[in-house]
Amino acid sequence: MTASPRTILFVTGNANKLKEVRSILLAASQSPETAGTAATPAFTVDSQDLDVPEVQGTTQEVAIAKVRAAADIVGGPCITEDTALGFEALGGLPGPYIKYFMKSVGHEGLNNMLVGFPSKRATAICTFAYSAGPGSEPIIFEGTTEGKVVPARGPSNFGWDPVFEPEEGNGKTYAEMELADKNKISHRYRALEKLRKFLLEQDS
Ligand SMILES: O=P(O)(O)OP(=O)(O)OP(=O)(O)OC[C@H]1O[C@@H](n2cnc3c(O)ncnc32)[C@H](O)[C@@H]1O
Ligand SMILES: [Mg+2]
Repeated sequence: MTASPRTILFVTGNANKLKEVRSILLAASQSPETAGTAATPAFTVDSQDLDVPEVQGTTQEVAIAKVRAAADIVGGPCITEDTALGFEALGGLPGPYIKYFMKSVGHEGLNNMLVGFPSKRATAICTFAYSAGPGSEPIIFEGTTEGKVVPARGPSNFGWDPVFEPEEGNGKTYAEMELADKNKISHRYRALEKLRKFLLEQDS
């Protein structure tokens, strides 16, 4: 017996995030460990692009405020996701503000910010937030991947992928990796695994 598949509403304006989330969930539902078992029904993801305010604060504060605002607008359960990139040399900044740094200074500027610092180490952080609906307490699922900032290599399809070389990437940047390989070690994969298990437990 398989539990009925469930659809989650992912409030995001980022098509690349959605693509990775769908592909990670598909891979999970096909893994020999989990496929076809009652505990792991495939669930699907719908998305909606809403203009929700993004407050300043820690990655967790930003994530909680965003999912609360999204749940208020959709009037029901939903998830949101925030991605941060923190530089060790800068005490974790730009962190949740990476989007604005990327827009303002680009790949080269991100590298230049670290000139003169011995450490180029960076942590990619993905924070999924789940809300059961308006007024309910958000739950946070975090995943991190360690790496370093390098001069851009690989296609510029997705954010800062070309300048982030994960420790487990065999010397490749995220952008140089096949999507399936990125999705095995990425910050997003690690956070989504936690969210996936939480949702499956709720279903059982
Ligand atoms: O609607 P939302 O989900 O908020 O989408 P967004 O694009 O605004 O995303 P964030 O607020 O989380 O900002 C994160 C920034 O980091 C980028 N980004 C997110 N995930 C990434 C990944 O896996 N690799 C490279 N860049 C990424 C993304 O393009 C943004 O510039
Ligand atoms: Mg955003």
